Amino acid sequence: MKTIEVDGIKVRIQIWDTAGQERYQTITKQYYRRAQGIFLVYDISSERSYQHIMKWASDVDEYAPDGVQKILIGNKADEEQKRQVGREQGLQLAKEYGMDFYETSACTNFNIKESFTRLTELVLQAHRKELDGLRSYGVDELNLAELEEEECKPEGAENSPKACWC
Ligand SMILES: Nc1nc2c(ncn2[C@@H]2O[C@H](COP(=O)(O)OP(=O)(O)OP(=O)(O)O)[C@@H](O)[C@H]2O)c(=O)[nH]1
Repeated sequence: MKTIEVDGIKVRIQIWDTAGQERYQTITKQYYRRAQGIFLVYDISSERSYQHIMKWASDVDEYAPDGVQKILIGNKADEEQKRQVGREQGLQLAKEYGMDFYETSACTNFNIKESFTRLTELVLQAHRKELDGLRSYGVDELNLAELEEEECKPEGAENSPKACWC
């Protein structure tokens, strides 16, 4: 869980880092079902990881909810001397998929805050209607995960312990 402020609203986001290895794929696909925003991440020092993005993108299309927001990330931007994937290639792929694109570095923190803020903004925009409603009640803190749960509850199931079936 992390709280970031976007557009004057404190948003609590829940972050899942899915395993990249093939043998965990059955488990990781289950995480897609509740996702509202997804980073598709490759390593700029690995052409192979860039080639894999197509597979990740098709899994996301298949298993994530329709309105899920996606951003393409080329990580390890600090490893310039080992670069195998040009920034232009990242931009091109992002354009093909209609996604925003950032090169980042988890080591130096380069573009980490920016990319998380952008993805949160995109998710908020997708929830604009609910957000405007909350604003009119003066709410300045939003838990996106809870908002999603509320949306998923079948009518009359508010008090049921197992209310969310999405
Ligand atoms: N130089 C550099 N190394 C990084 C960066 N991000 C991650 N690493 C290193 O890359 C290795 C793999 O990082 P992980 O976070 O395990 O990568 P992952 O994609 O989550 O791995 P799996 O989920 O197991 O596929 C570790 O040794 C990290 O320290 C970065 O931005 N720059």
